[in-house]
Amino acid sequence: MSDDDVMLVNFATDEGDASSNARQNVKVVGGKWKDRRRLKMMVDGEPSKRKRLENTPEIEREIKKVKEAGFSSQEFTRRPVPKKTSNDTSRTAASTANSNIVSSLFTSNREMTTSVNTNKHDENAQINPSNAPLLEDSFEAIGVKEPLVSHLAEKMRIKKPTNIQKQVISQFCSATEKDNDLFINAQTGSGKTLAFLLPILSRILDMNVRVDRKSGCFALIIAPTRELASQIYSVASMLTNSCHYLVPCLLIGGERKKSEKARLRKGCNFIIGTPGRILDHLQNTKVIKEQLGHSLRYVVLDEGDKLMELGFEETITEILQILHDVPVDNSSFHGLPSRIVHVLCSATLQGGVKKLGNVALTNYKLIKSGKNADNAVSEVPDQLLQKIVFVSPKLRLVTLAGILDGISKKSNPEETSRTIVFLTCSDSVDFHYDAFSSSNGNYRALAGDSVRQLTKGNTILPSFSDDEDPGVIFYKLHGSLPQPTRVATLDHFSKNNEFTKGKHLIMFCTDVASRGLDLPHVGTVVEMDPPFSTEDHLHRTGRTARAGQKGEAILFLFPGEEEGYLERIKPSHPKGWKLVKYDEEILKPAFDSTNVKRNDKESEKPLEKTLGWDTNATTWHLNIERRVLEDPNFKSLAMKAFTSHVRAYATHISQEKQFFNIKFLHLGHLAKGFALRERPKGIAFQSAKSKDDSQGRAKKPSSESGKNKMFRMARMAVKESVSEFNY
Ligand SMILES: Nc1ncnc2c1ncn2[C@@H]1O[C@H](COP(=O)(O)OP(=O)(O)OP(=O)(O)O)[C@@H](O)[C@H]1O
Repeated sequence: MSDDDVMLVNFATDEGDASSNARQNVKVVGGKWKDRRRLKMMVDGEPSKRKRLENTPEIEREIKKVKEAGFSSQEFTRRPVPKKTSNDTSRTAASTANSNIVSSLFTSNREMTTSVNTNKHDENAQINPSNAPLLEDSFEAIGVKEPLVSHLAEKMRIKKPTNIQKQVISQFCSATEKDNDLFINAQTGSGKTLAFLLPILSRILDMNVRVDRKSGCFALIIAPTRELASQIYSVASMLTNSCHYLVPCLLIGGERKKSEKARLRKGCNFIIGTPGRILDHLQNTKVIKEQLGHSLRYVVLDEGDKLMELGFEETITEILQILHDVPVDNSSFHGLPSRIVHVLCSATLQGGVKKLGNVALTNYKLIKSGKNADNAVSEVPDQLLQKIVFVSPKLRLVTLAGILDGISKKSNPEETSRTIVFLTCSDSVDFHYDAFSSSNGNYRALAGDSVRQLTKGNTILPSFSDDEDPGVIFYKLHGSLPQPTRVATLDHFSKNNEFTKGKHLIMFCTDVASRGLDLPHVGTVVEMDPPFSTEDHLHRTGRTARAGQKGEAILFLFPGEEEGYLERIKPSHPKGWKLVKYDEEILKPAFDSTNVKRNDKESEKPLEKTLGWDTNATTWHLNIERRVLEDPNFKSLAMKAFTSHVRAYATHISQEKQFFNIKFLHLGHLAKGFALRERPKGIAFQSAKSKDDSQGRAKKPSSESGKNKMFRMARMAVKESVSEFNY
């Protein structure tokens, strides 16, 4: 085993006297046999023949804390100082200086280097929301027709246009001889959906021709995810409730094609869908071409940059080719444009969008809103409070627990609080969802087991008490879930009703929920894993602080190279950010006031005094680690989550490899962040091995080089992340 083998003391706690039993149950894994033997002797209390390694005062303090928490076997180990290799950048002076305690939560972590906040958020500044409705304007004044105006006000409680709506609708509503293509570039949550739907509907209603679903499809709207397409479809359905003779239709993957064909045959005036399914129908459902032939006048590409980034470019080009092959029939619908008008929507104006502009837009008009001081669109709403937490890999899980605990303490019986936790892959979503929702089994599965309400006796978060329902519901959402489960989960999370009122709804999800999704009043977005690109970061944080509402976003970054990412996102945060100390501002408030109960037999012994927050945090983490040791299903979730996380980490875009690079990661510490104690290599091998075992195939040791293996893992992760947006 190589030098970076982490030698661990896996202790199983048992009845009776913890110390002697713990000693008997101590199992030393990893490392070199000599070290294992020496450590075993140490733990068994036999004096080593060799010169005993002296414990530094810090180690003595750590040992005392772990003993205080009732763990008599030593929580951490010592190992020989790793041979310094030339390119060994993953260890800092701290880890070598502390004679290498490697499995304790609070030691051997890399120190953060950012002490000065170069982009400090001014907490006293009076900030007006930059994506709020404009009080001095009205939809009527900018050209929206009845019955839409009263429908917006009475049924959707939308009375005043936002900036981008004012600009687009006034430009788009009036029939002009030259209907330009349009590129709508505005902040997240600024109302881009209505900005393109309202003028199209107004132009249709304004025609002096009576239309109905048989009149044909006037607008084709394409979105990168099923959830976003479904959301646009529901907004279009709400709007057409004011004019029932107009009908929208939804074409997305995961739904039955047969029922979609039937709906198309009946006729619809708006087709909303995902690229793959739309192209499939264009190529195989004859009726859709007839539908589009003489009536199509608008093609809208929502979240245009994502459509380019996920390799949809080819599909989009094929769709446009088919549409452009059908000549526009100008003999009817004179009130509509005489050509197909292309509209591109995005909060981020990046290369991908420009590329799409070349593919889809010709001499387009760019309409921006939310300009900041130097007239650039600040993609992030001004009222969004961005927080940054530098937290070591080992401390990820317990720090997230501290954040969620802080949120769950803010109880307002009249309000429903919503939090979204973004992770990079579906396996990691499954693991974190299970780690937080199914502790000691006290939960009630609500929708296809991707929604779990915690019940009395669930004490996963330190502020929970044994004698009342925690008032928290956990959700998970990712592209690998069956479509009905995805729909049911999102529906449950979005609903404001008696059941969710006064509760804290916390959703673990992948980037499938980062784009365009308009979920009501999300108060906090936590980016536990860094985004794959700056645009993704902006869209993730854009799930909160929408339409003038307040909101906060918390970004986890590892100390070290990842700190450099701040310079990269600084231009997107002209209002600055707040650096949050994970220990003093997150863990201490969460773990200081009550002792964390252990989830093993030991817990029957009440502790006399309140232990320190770091000891309680250690106990909390050991509880999760013990579940991994004792529950094979949970261990499998943790192992798959870790392996997929490492694969996904390897796929950061090349411009960001200087911050997010696998060679800077301490994989042993990262494994601890997934409550795993076995060394990462072992895990990767083991998960592959267990997979082969399950398929009865003996896996030949691969001669694949480390570099090729990493590239292979990265390719797998990219494939998986694209499948997230399976369309
Ligand atoms: N004029 C308005 N007044 C009040 N609320 C509005 C208005 N326009 C839109 N909204 C609401 O604002 C929220 C965000 O709208 P929408 O999803 O269209 O934003 P967006 O710009 O598309 O965001 P993203 O960039 O994330 O896709 C929705 O809940 C919508 O109902």
